[in-house]
Order: sequence, then C-alpha cells, then structure tokens
Amino acid sequence: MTKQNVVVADAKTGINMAITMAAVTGSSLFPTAAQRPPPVPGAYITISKKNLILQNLDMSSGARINAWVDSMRASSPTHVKASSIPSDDQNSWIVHHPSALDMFDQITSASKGKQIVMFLDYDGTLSPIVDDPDRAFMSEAMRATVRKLARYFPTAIVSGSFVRLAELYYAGSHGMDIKGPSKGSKYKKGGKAVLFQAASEFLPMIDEVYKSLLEVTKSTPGARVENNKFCVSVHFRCVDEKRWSELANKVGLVLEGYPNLRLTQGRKVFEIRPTIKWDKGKALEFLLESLGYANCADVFPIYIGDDRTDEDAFKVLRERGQGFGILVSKTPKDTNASYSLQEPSEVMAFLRRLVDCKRMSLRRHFRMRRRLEEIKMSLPN
Ligand SMILES: O=P(O)(O)OC[C@H]1O[C@H](O[C@H]2O[C@H](CO)[C@@H](O)[C@H](O)[C@H]2O)[C@H](O)[C@@H](O)[C@@H]1O
Repeated sequence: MTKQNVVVADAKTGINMAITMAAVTGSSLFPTAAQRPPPVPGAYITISKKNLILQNLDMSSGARINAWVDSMRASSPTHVKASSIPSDDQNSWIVHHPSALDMFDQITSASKGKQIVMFLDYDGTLSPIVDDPDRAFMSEAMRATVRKLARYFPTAIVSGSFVRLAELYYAGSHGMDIKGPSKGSKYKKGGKAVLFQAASEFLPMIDEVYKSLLEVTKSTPGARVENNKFCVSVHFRCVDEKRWSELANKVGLVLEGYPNLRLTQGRKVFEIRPTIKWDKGKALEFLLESLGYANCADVFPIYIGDDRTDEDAFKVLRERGQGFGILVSKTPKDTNASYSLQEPSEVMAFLRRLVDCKRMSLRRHFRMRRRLEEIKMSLPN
C-alpha cells in the first residue's frame, strides 16, 4: 500500500488543498484469470433530452419558472407510469439496457482479472424512495449486504447520510464531501482516511440560502427543505401539484441573489449547489485515484444509481471504457448506464451475487494453492 499527498486544484474556484490519502490495491474478483474482458454492451437510445442545469437557462424569470414547472411535471413518476409507455419503447430500452441480474455471468466474465470497485448511490438505490427524506432508511438486509460487499471490494456510497458503515467511503453532497473509511476496511490499512471537500468555501453561502429557502417555503404545505452541507434540497413530493409553480417561483426569487449557485432537479426535488465543476463523475475519478487506480487498466468500477446526477458518473465510466453503470429504474430513461435494475431489492440481489461469486472464487483459489503446496511437498528434493 502507498500513502500519498496530493494537491487538488479547481480551476474555476481556485480551491487548492492538500489531501493525505491511502492508496491500496486489492485482489481481483477472479485472482487466477488474466484474460482481457470482452467489451461491455454499451449502446443506448435516446428517450428524451432535458436541460439538467435549470438555473443557468438564458431566459426571463417567468419563462424560467415555467420551464422548471414543466420539468417538475415531466420527471414526476405520476406522469411516467410504466403501463403508459408503449411496449415497443420499453422492449427497445431493455434490449439496450438489459437487467444486470440477467447479464450477471457476462458482467463477471468482463471483470475477470480486474479489481472491482463499487460505487453506490443511496436514495432510490439502496433505500426505497419514501415521502419523508428523514425516513429513507436501508433495510437491515441491505445494510448487511453492503457491509459484506465492502469486505470483498472497495466500496463507496455516493451521497446519502443515513448509512453508518465505517468501512465504506462516502461522497455526500453529490460528491462534494468525500470521507472514509473511518475503520475496519482492508482498503484503508493503517493509512489516513481520504478526506476531500471540493466546495468548502461555499459553506456559509449554502447555510444562508438554506435559511432563506426554509423561510420562504414555510407557507407551501408539504414543501421540505433539507440542508445537505454543500447543497440544499427543496422537496416537492408532498406538495400539491397546483402549488408547484408557486414553489418554483419562491425558490427562483431566492436564487436570484446567488449567481454562484445552480439548480438541478432530481426525483421530486430541487437541488441547489455551487456552480463549481464537481459532480458524482469527478468524485468517482477522485476515489479511483485515491485508491491507486488512476491509470490502471486492471480496474473494473461498477456504479449503481437511480438519479439524474448519477449520469455524470455513468458518463465517466463510458468515456474511460472501464466497468459500467447500472441505472435503477422501472421505466425507460435517457441514460449513459449500460445495464438496469428495477428497484433496491434487485440491487440487493445483484450485490449478494457479487459477494457469493467472489467468495466462491476465493475458495477455489485457496483450494488450488493448497493442492499445489501438497504436490510440491510430495515431490522428491
Ligand atoms: O444523489 P442521491 O443520493 O440520489 O440524492 C438525491 C436526493 O435524494 C433524497 O431525496 C430523494 O429521496 C427521498 C427519500 O426517499 C424522497 O422523499 C425524495 O423525493 C427524493 O428526491 C434526498 O433527500 C435529497 O436531499 C437528495 O438531493
């Protein structure tokens, strides 16, 4: 294992900081195999293309609010029911983004001889989507599965603040708050924990905007504002659709005073964050680098996520031509992911199979090693 000091600079903000991190290399899923993997199925089709950064659209504030409300409606699951999608579209999408469970054998053979590194989104991926963000918990079974997974593969949770597993890496606030693991991971081994905050200078501004948003949204029943440290979420899941434009208006008015913040939209949530060039894709690259896989051909990152913000990470993997993304979705979506899973229970099934597969391969490996030693011992000197 190596320990490195790295200086990270962000050209736009001038943020410049030294990070001490532990870089480790682990064993691969199939320690004895060295063959190159076949290319991962990668084609994808375009269902619809939306502007993800809604704040920066060049238009009057009225038109901008209307665009936000249109986007709120379009992305709302009540408007995209699986049954309302023509079966041809559904079939074509699933052909291009097959189930990661159905393709499990192909996936593991593509990872042969490489180190799998796992990246997991939290909400909607490990925990089911619920009305109250404070109640978005992982089931005990999922928690146990993720813990086992982290024993066999370097594992990072990208966002999510409810997971209390000290052996994992975390990249909260859309990758802007990177920590861990604090203990118990063989991928840390005595080195200092990784720590990187890409937007620390924005903390006072985020705090201020959080308070303003809390104040202005008080009068909108069902609206919820969440302070996620480097970003603020304004939830509209429980707001009557008739009041969405009123809410968008209030948020827009507050943001007019903050040109250095941008607004993106997730699953019935507005996400307000610094305009710095940092996202889940950058966090993925940072973590790979801090694990010692920056220019390594033998790494196989797998990123599982359900949100628009996860697309940045899927795109990075596609561009690197390494590993792949898995989109958690029941309905066809425009995505850079290669595979799909329908819901957190399928994510858990996939993770369990990975763990089982790794265990079996290790058992085979050690059996073979013992056998070789026995043969060596039985040979005349
Ligand atoms: O990057 P992510 O981990 O996917 O975070 C995106 C947002 O996730 C959470 O909101 C979502 O899950 C909630 C709980 O199930 C649900 O009520 C909400 O409608 C979803 O958007 C989180 O609370 C937000 O802060 C994140 O921005």
